[in-house]
Amino acid sequence: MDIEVSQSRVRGRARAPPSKSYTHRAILAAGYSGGALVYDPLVSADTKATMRSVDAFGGDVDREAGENHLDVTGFDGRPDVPADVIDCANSGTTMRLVTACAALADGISILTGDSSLRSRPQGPLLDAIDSLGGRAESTRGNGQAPLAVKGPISGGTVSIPGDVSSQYITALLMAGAVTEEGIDVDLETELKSAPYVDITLEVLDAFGVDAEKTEQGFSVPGGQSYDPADGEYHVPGDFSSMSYLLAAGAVAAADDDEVVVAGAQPSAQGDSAIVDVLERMGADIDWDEDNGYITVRHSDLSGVEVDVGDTPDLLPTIATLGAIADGDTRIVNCEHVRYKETDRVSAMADELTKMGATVTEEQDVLTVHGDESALEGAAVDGRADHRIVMSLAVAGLVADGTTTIAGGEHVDVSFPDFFDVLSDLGADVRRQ
Ligand SMILES: O=C(O)C1=C[C@@H](OP(=O)(O)O)[C@@H](O)[C@H](O)C1
Ligand SMILES: C=C(OP(=O)(O)O)C(=O)O
Repeated sequence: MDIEVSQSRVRGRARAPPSKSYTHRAILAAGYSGGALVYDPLVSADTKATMRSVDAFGGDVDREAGENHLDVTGFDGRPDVPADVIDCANSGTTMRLVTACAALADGISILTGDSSLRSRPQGPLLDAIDSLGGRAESTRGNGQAPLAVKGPISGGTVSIPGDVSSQYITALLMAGAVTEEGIDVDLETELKSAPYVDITLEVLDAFGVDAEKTEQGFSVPGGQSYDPADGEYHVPGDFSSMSYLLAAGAVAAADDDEVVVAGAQPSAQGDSAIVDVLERMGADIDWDEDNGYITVRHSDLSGVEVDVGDTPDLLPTIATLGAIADGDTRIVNCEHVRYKETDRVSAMADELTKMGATVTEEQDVLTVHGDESALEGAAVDGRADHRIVMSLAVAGLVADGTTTIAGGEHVDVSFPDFFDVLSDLGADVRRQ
């Protein structure tokens, strides 16, 4: 589906969708338990892949129409061997978390996904499972899905690089809690995307599972049970999704008006750094942390340097802000952002260039030479990547004329009603 976004002004209130990262973990943690209710879940293409996986392992995820919770029947730490291939669709989180879960089952699980997911790196996690006594293979021998994973593992110590994906560590910690011996994860290289492991530790704690940071990395004792207080878990709002709404307010709020985003309670999400990034760029932004509201008004922005080592998912948003800001925005420490649904460093460089921006791409640095007046509506490609689509839509709000984004339907991965929300804020959005 093509989406046309014309230069427009925005105003009003919007609610952030629930966090994708917390929802994945809560659904799987509920699967590892005897059963739990997950309140305010994100229901999107990616989280549905995790729901299907819990079903495949012998649990059941029930979603009653009109209810704001999922009723998860767990497999109580002992996943069945799935009766069929697990399709993780576009979701890296699902594939990594499910790979480690599959290593607990007494048999072989087969995991696959769409063409994007089948091109993303899984090798370090497969090696980790091998060294824990399981067997994990890429069917094509290239470290990518389809994957065949044979368990059961009983735990142990494993070394893994920290600079490819933090999801490997999340996966091992979540599975490790229900192994006999537990799992110690030693990091071979500096951890990127570290706040995502903090999210994992927060969710594990809420499910009554102990895990900790160690000098070498992380450790989770075995023989534990997942059991959330009162049998339920509540998912907070998603700061990565909020970043598009806040960016839209900063670059396109109507004069003397504002955009207010609700659902912004503080949590372990590294992507709440978007508030600080916008502030440093000169945005008029205020975060009422107690009530979970962020208010932003239109301001002239200036380029800044941003290290996205902890916050890879903010790169597309910051690249768009950089194209609109005055001066250079240097996005550094971004090599791991190339291993996402698409190579987002090069995707943003190419697509913003089509809109008239000037961009310099290096392996680990993206520099956007900002100039709002240079931005013109163009036909751009969302690269079948939800974050590229949403970031280009924000650029479309300020570009002269109309921007046509191919693949608008991919917002379904993390923010299914993104274009309705943007339109309700007053943006001129049309589906073709
Ligand atoms: O664990 C998670 O929920 C995620 C971790 C990050 O991936 P990496 O750890 O692969 O950088 C992030 O980019 C992804 O959107 C969600
Ligand atoms: C990279 C992302 O997710 P995943 O790794 O789960 O595909 C994302 O949501 O930007």
